[in-house]
Amino acid sequence: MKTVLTIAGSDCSGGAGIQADIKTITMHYCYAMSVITALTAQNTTGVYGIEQTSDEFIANQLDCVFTDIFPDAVKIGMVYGNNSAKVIADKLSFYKAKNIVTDPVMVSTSGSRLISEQGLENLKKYLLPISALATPNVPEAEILSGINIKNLQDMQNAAKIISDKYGCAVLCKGGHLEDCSDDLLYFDGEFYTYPSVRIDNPNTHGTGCTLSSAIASNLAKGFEIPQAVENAKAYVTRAIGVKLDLGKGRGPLMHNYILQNFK
Ligand SMILES: Nc1ncnc2c1ncn2[C@@H]1O[C@H](COP(=O)(O)OP(=O)(O)O)[C@@H](O)[C@H]1O
Ligand SMILES: Cc1ncc(COP(=O)(O)O)c(N)n1
Repeated sequence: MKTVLTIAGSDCSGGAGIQADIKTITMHYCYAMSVITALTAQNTTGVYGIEQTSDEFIANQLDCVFTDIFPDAVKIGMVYGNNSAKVIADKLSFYKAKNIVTDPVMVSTSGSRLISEQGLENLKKYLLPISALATPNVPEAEILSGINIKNLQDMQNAAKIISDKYGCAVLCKGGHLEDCSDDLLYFDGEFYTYPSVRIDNPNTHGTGCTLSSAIASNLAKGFEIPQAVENAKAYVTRAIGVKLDLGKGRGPLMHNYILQNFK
């Protein structure tokens, strides 16, 4: 059994964060573990509260996981506290964690900030350099690279800038582009594109969380980054394509789509 750890925030409505990650990892037949960095009170319409986990308690959770069931891959999502990124990076380095995928979560689909300025500085300084792969969406890639992104050429430039700055592979996700949802990977000096038509579905709460956990699950299974991204992209595309419609706002994905005919 391959094991995957998600280090992220809890979404009580089940669409994003820890809950999306555990569903995704489980659907990949991997064993899911979770270190919770913050509790959020949110649903498909917005984020209504955030309670940060103390740095000591994040460290305590990481010790419990790593001293008992060593994860084959680690996904990092929402890191809310000012110094949480440093605490996490120190522990991951100490335990020599492998296959670290960081989704630099900054703002929710519903528009709330999920990281502080100081938290973002620490994410850049401590977490990206120890990651195998970072998975920014277009607005996040603009912030990390300092350039505007309108098309695939801009995504290539941004991915290379981010990779050169932080020393990790970079997948720039295209969910925020206008007419397609192509993703762009820069890995080991080469560009890979993952084309996809834009699915007409407003319910995309948790797409980024799902994609990064699916990549981590594929890395845990032994796939190299380009193939892990291809498999994960196929997973998220199908999960969006089912067009589940839950909640009053931007709804979540359906993970158990292979079971959809079983009512
Ligand atoms: N409407 C859509 N149709 C097809 N793929 C989509 C759509 N929206 C998002 N995706 C895909 O979902 C994944 C997550 O991307 P994105 O939504 O940009 O991330 P985030 O959730 O971090 O903002 C990417 O693979 C992206 O291409
Ligand atoms: C706990 C948590 N983590 C991540 C996201 C981002 O997901 P999305 O961009 O789909 O809102 C979120 N809303 N909540």
